[in-house]
Amino acid sequence: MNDLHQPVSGSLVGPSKALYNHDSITLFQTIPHMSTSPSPNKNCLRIGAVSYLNTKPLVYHLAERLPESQLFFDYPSRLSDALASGDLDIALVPSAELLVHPEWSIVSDACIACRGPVLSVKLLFRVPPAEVQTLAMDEGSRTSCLLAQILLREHQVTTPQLLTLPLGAQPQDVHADAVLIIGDRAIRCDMTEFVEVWDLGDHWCRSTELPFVFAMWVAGPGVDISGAAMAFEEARDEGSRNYPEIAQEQSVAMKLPEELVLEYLSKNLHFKMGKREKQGLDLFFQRATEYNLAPGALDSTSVGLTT
Ligand SMILES: C=C(O[C@@H]1C=C(C(=O)O)C=C[C@H]1O)C(=O)O
Repeated sequence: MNDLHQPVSGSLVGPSKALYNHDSITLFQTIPHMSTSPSPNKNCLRIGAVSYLNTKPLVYHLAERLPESQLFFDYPSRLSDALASGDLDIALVPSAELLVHPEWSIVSDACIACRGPVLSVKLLFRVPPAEVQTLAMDEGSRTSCLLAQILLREHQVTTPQLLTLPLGAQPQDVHADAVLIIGDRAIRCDMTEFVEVWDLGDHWCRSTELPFVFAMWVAGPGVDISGAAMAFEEARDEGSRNYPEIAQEQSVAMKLPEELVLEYLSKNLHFKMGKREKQGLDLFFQRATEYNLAPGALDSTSVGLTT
């Protein structure tokens, strides 16, 4: 979190501008580093959200519901690091990070999940899956990195050498047998060169018959979350009632077909953590632990998922 950007009051650059144009919240392009930019108000919650299309319904008018907050947008892995370092109070973090940070608590049932093909998490193969020896993984991801390794393991791939697909790079830029790519650039990526493509949401849901949870709102230790949980749920519910408006706006901003954006938000993605989602998350943690890909043995009870 070294690159400090000055606050952009009441507006955001690029695609998100119209949805977040609200005076009651201070919006940053990226997360400030606490040592150089302390929060101006100690009671002000610093909230980090994912900067992809998948998060638009979750932050729909969130600013109006949390007027004393600052909202930052960044890549999932960077949000997790910022929550860990105390630069954020609450963030929409990759679910896999709960395995590393048992001190964090889930603050809402609003999440990013899927019950089938997700469209924006792709594993691209230059060789047949069983022959993969090198895997380049999206630098913005944590959950899908773990998921890709789990699914490869289940296809008899033994411990590929792990490489990084940098945030600014395209799959074509890296020399690896397989490339994991997530988020907006996965929706648009050119797949012509690859011999096989897996939609990881589809793979997980087919093989387990359970949904998959990619990310959720999580608070750091000691953060007073009173009021925030309800705000996240209300924002999600209102966002879910307004997919057509969000799709119209984002299709223009992102230069993507409106039907594709609408289908992505309303069909591919699910934004509520129900019983089945919790079971899916529990199984994900179990598999990661069983395959020695996770640092500790956690289950959904120990991360506060069981209702
Ligand atoms: C479905 C997605 O969900 C995401 C995937 C994440 C990950 O792999 O760590 C984290 C947050 C979400 O943005 C996506 O980004 O395409």
